[in-house]
Amino acid sequence: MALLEASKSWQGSAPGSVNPDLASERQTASFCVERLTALLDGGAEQTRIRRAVVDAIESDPVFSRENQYFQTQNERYEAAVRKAVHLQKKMHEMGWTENGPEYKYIYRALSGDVAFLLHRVFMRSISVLGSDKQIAKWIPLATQHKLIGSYAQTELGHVGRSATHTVVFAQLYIHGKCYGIHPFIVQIRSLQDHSLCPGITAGDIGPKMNFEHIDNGYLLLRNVRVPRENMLSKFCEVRPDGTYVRQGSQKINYFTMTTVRISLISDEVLTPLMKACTIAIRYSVVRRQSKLKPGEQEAKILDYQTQQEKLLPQLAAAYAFYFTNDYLQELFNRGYREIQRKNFDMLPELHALSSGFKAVITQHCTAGVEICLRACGGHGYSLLSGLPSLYTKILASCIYEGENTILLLQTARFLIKCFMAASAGQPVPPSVTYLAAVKHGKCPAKNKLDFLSPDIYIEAYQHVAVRLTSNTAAKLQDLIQSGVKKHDAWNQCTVQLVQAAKAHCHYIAVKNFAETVEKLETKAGIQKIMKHLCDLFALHGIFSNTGAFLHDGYTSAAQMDMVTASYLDLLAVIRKDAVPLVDAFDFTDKSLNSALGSYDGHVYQRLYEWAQRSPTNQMSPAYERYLKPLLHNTLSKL
Ligand SMILES: CCCCCCCCCCCCCCCC(=O)SCCNC(=O)CCNC(=O)[C@H](O)C(C)(C)COP(=O)(O)OP(=O)(O)OC[C@H]1O[C@@H](n2cnc3c(N)ncnc32)[C@H](O)[C@@H]1OP(=O)(O)O
Ligand SMILES: Cc1cc2nc3c(=O)[nH]c(=O)nc-3n(C[C@H](O)[C@H](O)[C@H](O)COP(=O)(O)OP(=O)(O)OC[C@H]3O[C@@H](n4cnc5c(N)ncnc54)[C@H](O)[C@@H]3O)c2cc1C
Repeated sequence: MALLEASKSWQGSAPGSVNPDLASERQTASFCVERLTALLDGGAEQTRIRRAVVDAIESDPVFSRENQYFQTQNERYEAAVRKAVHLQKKMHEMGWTENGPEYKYIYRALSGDVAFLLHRVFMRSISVLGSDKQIAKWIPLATQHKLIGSYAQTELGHVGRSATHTVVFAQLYIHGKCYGIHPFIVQIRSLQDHSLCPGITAGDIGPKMNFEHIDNGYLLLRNVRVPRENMLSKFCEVRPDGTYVRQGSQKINYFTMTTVRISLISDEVLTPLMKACTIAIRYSVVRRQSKLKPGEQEAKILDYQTQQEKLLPQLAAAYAFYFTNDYLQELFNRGYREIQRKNFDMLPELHALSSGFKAVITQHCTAGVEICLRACGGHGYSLLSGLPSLYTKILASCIYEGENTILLLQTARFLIKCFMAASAGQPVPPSVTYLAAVKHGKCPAKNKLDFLSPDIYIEAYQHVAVRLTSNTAAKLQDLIQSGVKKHDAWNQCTVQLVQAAKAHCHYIAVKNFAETVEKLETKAGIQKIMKHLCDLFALHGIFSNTGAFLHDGYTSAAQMDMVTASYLDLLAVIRKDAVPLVDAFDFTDKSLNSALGSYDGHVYQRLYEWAQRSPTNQMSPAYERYLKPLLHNTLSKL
């Protein structure tokens, strides 16, 4: 069956041609794809720069990912180190600098397939927490790769086999008094011969689900002396006489995490979902299976409503979170400017939003990639589809940089505090002022079209977020008043606290998407299609969490039917633009590295050709050793 379909699909696939089933999808786009790409990039000039970077990287054979799916962990590591070293040369050759406009596109162009990712986190720690003197000393060394940095915060640090230095987060004690967690630069290996420094035990932790190109390690320090000036001291300092001096909040020492949580959303989390959507949607218009209408040819699987319901909400989420990321970046830039001026007022809000959104976006995008994988049936399970490695990689983002439950509880802690403050009439940060506006009304929607009004659905999301926060705050207070110890009471509320934190982020994501759409240009059909996606994102959230919206009668069962009707209508509308919407992400075939998702849609030809390259198609010693004797034995009996 598979072979038959393959031969069917190959007919007429001249070089450079596009599979007609995919080509036809592009002829009916309701908007200008190039304009949407430019919008996502932040302008046509940015698109030009990004494409130039991608072109320079992809045309260099050292950066090739062609054999990636056939490599062992060691081979991937070695290739990634080679790429990291070559990248330095390439940057020099191309005139790209750390502060230049090209820099932010390099990592995306490499598809993250390069060693020393934590070197960037090491550098970020020094630049946000180090004094000017420390920055002047360490950053040039790190930029030129004269040392290899890592980041050791979790108990069993993560320094592997490459790093020569690390930023260790450890408790600071002076004369027996603990001053809490502080960051220290520690040299762990000789720059001469890479041997471990005295007192250091370190190594690689072994095989993992993904990240074979990155070495993750363990680290033990025994009687290691760290010079006083190696404690990062932009905000906290130990003077030679042992006096401890701090400016502002002690929590500033956690700031690297905040910056990394926001930085990783784009490349590590959104990009995998956008790629997965591109692969699964292109494949879904090439793959024909079963008959939709009797007597007609087999239908494209994307024409099935259930397939649309798998993929299109993921596409809408990719756009929604793309705009959320812009919102977070803007908030971060503002907050960071204030912190540079030693004003820490925005820190709690920044922490709450970066933690909550890191958790919600990674959770949503990871689930989305898995849905895309499964939506491609058996071929999705093949590494050659590109989907399994996207999945195993993005899954880690739910854990690293703060496991998601922990992060949602950090957000909830902030929400409860703000709810209490708002209830007492005290001022609260802008993102939570809505908590003061507890309304007990009902959803005013009268028909399904009303649910395409952002005012209606934003208010519904707001209502749920306020209800979950206020009810949990009340439960917490009741427990404490009834004599339960504060920490026990907190633990008894954590499931609901997590729900409240998620609802808060979901509300902000929907509101931000609607506000973004409002500001978009109306020309070239962009605003219209983005409005459809925004509606779909919002209604999908209601449709899949009906209990939360029905719970206190804010939304009625009849209104839920209206939501369902509008939601399903939208699937059919967006279906028509599904391929142009993923084309606008502008991933090259090399960056997708997928036999299913290429621009030309010649799926079966690629699957067949790529399978030929697999080492599993070479004669295995297992034949000589085991199969041959077994089969020869049979032969003698026939
Ligand atoms: C850079 C460019 C490149 C990037 C792109 C590279 C790509 C690269 C690919 C990925 C590759 C993998 C990279 C993985 C790298 C790791 O995974 S590194 C390890 C990261 N580890 C974590 O994130 C740990 C998660 N846990 C937490 O964040 C916990 O909140 C903490 C910080 C451990 C504290 O926990 P705790 O003991 O409950 O808290 P405690 O000390 O009592 O403090 C709580 C107070 O601190 C506040 N607080 C906690 N955290 C913060 C914060 N961050 N800010 C402000 N306040 C805070 C709380 O709000 C609370 O305040 P109050 O309510 O008391 O006022
Ligand atoms: C690919 C990868 C790269 C990494 N790189 C680095 C690195 O470079 N440097 C570094 O320092 N670390 C790194 N880490 C470690 C990572 O940051 C931690 O794994 C992560 O912060 C979670 O901590 P943990 O593993 O101790 O999980 P745990 O804290 O043990 O969590 C296990 C479970 O317990 C639950 N749990 C724990 N505490 C609570 C609580 N208070 N309330 C409710 N539930 C709780 C969690 O929700 C989770 O379900 C990396 C991890 C991965 C996967």
